[in-house]
Amino acid sequence: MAVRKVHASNNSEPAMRVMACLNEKELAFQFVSVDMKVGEHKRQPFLSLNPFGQVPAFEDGDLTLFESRAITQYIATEYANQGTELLYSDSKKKAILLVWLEIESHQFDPAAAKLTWEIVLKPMLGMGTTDFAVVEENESKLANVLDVYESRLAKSKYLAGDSFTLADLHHLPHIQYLMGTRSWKLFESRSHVHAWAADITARPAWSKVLIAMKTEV
Ligand SMILES: N[C@@H](CCC(=O)N[C@@H](CS)C(=O)NCC(=O)O)C(=O)O
Repeated sequence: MAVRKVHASNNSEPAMRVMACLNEKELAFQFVSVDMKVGEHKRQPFLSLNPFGQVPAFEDGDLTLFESRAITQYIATEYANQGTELLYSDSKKKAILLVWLEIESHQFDPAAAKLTWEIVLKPMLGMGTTDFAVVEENESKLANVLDVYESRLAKSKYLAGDSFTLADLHHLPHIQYLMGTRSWKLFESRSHVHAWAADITARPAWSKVLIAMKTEV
């Protein structure tokens, strides 16, 4: 049996994305801790897994990958016949799914990642205090993105269609980090976005990630 490994540090949003996907596919894996505080990600042997020195890196037998969204696409394709179906095979449905994967990556993530960093991770990791000018700028950007999501989710249970797919899954880490912060008002004030966020964060595969992250500290 192939040995799957996720090399990452605790609290890494992209690593959480990969682990959520593995759990949805009911695939066992080993979490290999990379201590970013001492710069393990910027030296060998980690650089042989990702020459850009960023976590996560992923191994599945003799295959090594990095970039969380490429990893989830590989997992969802390679293990298409087990666990949750996370992709569509119909070409038109798949095209819509690809659009929403791009939207997450290019519209949602830039603002949500900055908010997660400023409000949660920066103070938590002792890297400084929250810059509220950055928070306000990115809350405004995220509000515009979530207006589009609200219209979409009024017509469609999930972003790409009637079922949960990778397009929804990719949002989980930042939604989780922003829950309960001042930026959560952006989600709460949009009823369809709020219901969708509650639905996808309640998935057992996601709860399993949160439990694992607590024990990997
Ligand atoms: N696009 C990458 C982003 C990976 C990333 O930014 N990882 C952060 C940790 S959450 C990192 O390794 N930062 C260290 C650095 O960029 O030097 C992915 O989705 O995997």
